Amino acid sequence: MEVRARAPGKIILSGEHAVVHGSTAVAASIDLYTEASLKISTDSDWSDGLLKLHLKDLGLQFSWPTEKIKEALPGPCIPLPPPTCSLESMKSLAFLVEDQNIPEANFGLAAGVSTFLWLYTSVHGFKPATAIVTSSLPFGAGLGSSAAFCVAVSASLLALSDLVNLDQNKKGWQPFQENELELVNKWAFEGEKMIHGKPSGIDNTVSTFGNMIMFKSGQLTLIKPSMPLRMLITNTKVGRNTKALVASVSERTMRHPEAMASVFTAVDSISKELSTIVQSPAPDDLTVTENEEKLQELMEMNQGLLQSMGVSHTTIETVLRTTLKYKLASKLTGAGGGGCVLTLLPALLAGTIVDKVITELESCGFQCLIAEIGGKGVEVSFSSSS
Ligand SMILES: Nc1ncnc2c1ncn2[C@@H]1O[C@H](COP(=O)(O)OP(=O)(O)OP(=O)(O)O)[C@@H](O)[C@H]1O
Ligand SMILES: C[C@@](O)(CCO)CC(=O)[O-]
Ligand SMILES: [Mg+2]
Repeated sequence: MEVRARAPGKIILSGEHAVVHGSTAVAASIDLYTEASLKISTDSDWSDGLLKLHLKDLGLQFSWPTEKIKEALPGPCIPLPPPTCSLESMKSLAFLVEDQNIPEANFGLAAGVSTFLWLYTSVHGFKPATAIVTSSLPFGAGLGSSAAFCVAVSASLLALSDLVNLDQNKKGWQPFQENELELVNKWAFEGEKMIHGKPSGIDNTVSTFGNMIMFKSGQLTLIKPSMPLRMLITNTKVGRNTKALVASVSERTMRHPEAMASVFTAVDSISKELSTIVQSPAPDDLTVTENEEKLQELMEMNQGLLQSMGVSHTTIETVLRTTLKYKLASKLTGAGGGGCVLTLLPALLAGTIVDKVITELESCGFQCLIAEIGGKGVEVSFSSSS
């Protein structure tokens, strides 16, 4: 039996970083996915005794003799809740990954590869298997590539375990049940911890459950927008690392606890107001426009606070200035420091203006896309393998 699991990326409409410190944040899934397919060997005669990971878009293949992994790691941990990877196991994983000679240009991948090994062995022990991962999300750009990877991998592992009850004969994509989604989310969170250091859990939660959510201290509330929300996403293509940016905000918080507490409180208010506006009735164009103007102002305020946390970047400022020329408000999304910027595109904005903004942004070397937001969360699809 072979399973495929796909998990969406996300945008954060408000509250990144502050959410790590207990503030409310609002996020939505986007229609860009990471897909993990998994085939576990059941026939020991046929098996080559290897655990293989193929990162197809990058053209990278890794493999480990399962006997070697067995010597290094503790193995299956099916009991709930999922275990956190110990420091000792982290070190063993680093050795197993180092052996694979990841090209220097893809060095950040080591964290993702370690995470795969940890999640796989925690659920399935030392059985030989092949996993193939593909993604349409840019890596390390603020669109939740790490969370989508952790959710897709966790979902594929759990789908082939006794812990969930899916219909393996059903054709096409199928969702998990609510309690199973919670389990996928918990495993994915353990993975995110290995990549992010101290994640809030918002990225894996929105990738697992999809839709638009309000998130605070590990708790999610579903949001049902009552107005159209169109966002232009601009990728500055400046690479950055969420773990380092989250750590830098924590260091600033230690240096200026009171000032930063005020910043986080202000972000909390912005996220709450944003979620109220998005859900308030908008029966006509005039109300939609009024609500959009309020959202634009809140985005600008949130961006100002993100600047004060130290996570903006000159390229982000260029996007802000460029979109402002067209009276459009923008803010960074995700961890910042480069990566992606969101620009609200009002419902009545002429297509010609959108085209002009995109042309101008792309002439700066940025990449633009308009994603569908608030779609489905993680899903799986079974096929009988030959
Ligand atoms: N498809 C993938 N295969 C393997 N590793 C991946 C994959 N996608 C993401 N990763 C891991 O996640 C890391 C990027 O995660 P990071 O949290 O820094 O950025 P992001 O998740 O794209 O942005 P943000 O956290 O701001 O939303 C990569 O360096 C890699 O270790
Ligand atoms: C920067 C951050 O707030 C969002 C990254 O998408 C980190 C997190 O919440 O885990
Ligand atoms: Mg991430």
